[in-house]
Amino acid sequence: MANPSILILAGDGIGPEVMAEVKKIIGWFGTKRGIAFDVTEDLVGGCAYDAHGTPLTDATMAKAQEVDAVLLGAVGGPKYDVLDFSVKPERGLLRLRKEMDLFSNLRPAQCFDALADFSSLKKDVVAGLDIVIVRELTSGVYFGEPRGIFTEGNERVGINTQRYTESEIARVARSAFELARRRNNKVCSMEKANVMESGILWRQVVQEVHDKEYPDVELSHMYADAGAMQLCRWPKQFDVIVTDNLFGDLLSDMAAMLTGSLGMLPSASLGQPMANGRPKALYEPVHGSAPDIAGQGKANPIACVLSFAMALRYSFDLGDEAARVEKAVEKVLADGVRTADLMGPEGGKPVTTSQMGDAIIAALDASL
Ligand SMILES: NC(=O)c1ccc[n+]([C@@H]2O[C@H](COP(=O)([O-])OP(=O)(O)OC[C@H]3O[C@@H](n4cnc5c(N)ncnc54)[C@H](O)[C@@H]3O)[C@@H](O)[C@H]2O)c1
Ligand SMILES: CC(C)[C@H](C(=O)O)[C@@H](O)C(=O)O
Ligand SMILES: [Mg+2]
Repeated sequence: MANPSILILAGDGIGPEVMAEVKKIIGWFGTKRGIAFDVTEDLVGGCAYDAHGTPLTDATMAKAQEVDAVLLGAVGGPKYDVLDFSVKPERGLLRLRKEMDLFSNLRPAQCFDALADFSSLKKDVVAGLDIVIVRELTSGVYFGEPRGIFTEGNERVGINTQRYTESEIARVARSAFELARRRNNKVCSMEKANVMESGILWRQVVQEVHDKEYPDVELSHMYADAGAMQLCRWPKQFDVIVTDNLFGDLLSDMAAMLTGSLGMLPSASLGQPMANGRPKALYEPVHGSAPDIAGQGKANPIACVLSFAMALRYSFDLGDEAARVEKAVEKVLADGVRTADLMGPEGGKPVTTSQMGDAIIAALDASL
């Protein structure tokens, strides 16, 4: 039987730097666990634009549709800010999400014990934190029409449209309820039903799906602004949060800081089941290309490594191996290994991206 297939799209900025550490771990699984993957690599984002004049070629898109999982680093950077919106690096990522129909984006925010002191919140607020934001990823204001910059009278107007259909809301709600059943049976849905019709529909549909199909799950609703406040005030009141594309983007960066750093938050973007029964999937850290630290060996690879752990769990049915990677990360943090983002100014000498990857490999070795 063929090995499971992975397409690596490392992208721009720190993307290739953090992905290099994941490649080491993929290699480790081949040599130490006898679990081999067929890995191919390609371009996305600014590097694809530089090579091909587009942030994602049709050929790369086709490959992404065929593999068992896509691993993505990050896209974008100031060099590309001047580009027309149609070819910006971020459009390559949005095309992947849309055409692979990856409607359910799981963004777990887990505070490792060793980092509870480091979080920007008080220790008792974050210690033991383990929540998941389920972000709708293929619709909403990111994709609604009309969009664009138009001229009205003698001035320009920028337009984006928040649009959700009932079925788009229902399917992401189902994925949140299913996840909740595997966790603590609790979902909080966040929107702005007080000021947006799309928010009113969101609340109604989430409630209907709940009442008809998941009455056993505890469901609450919150306005997203109040939700942001509650996420900082007492995040442990939540378990699964389901929300739309834009609110999910904002809330997940915020949740990252509860765990200590944006460099800690992984994600899995999941779609419909493929022929093998596993969901179509793309895995990527929540952070971006971090132009301010790119090329300096400072990036924290843990978000990317934990995204690969999510791939092991959701795409390859290797939950025990995923837990092995997560425990290895836990161990290196407990041992005090820190990249610069996990240290204050007085913190001592941080390790480099590559040293953090090596420490994780050593912890994996120790787990055998
Ligand atoms: N999924 C993606 O590819 C993705 C996600 C977010 C932003 N972006 C793009 O990235 C570019 C830069 O955006 P930004 O600066 O607003 O967000 P960013 O996430 O790249 O960086 C925000 C801050 O967090 C730090 N940071 C991020 N990841 C880190 C890591 N792994 N280790 C240590 N520090 C880390 C950065 O140094 C920076 O100070 C933009 O072009 C943006 O569109 C891409
Ligand atoms: C790069 C950008 C398209 C992306 C988003 O806004 O979805 C990023 O911020 C993210 O969180 O994945
Ligand atoms: Mg974001």
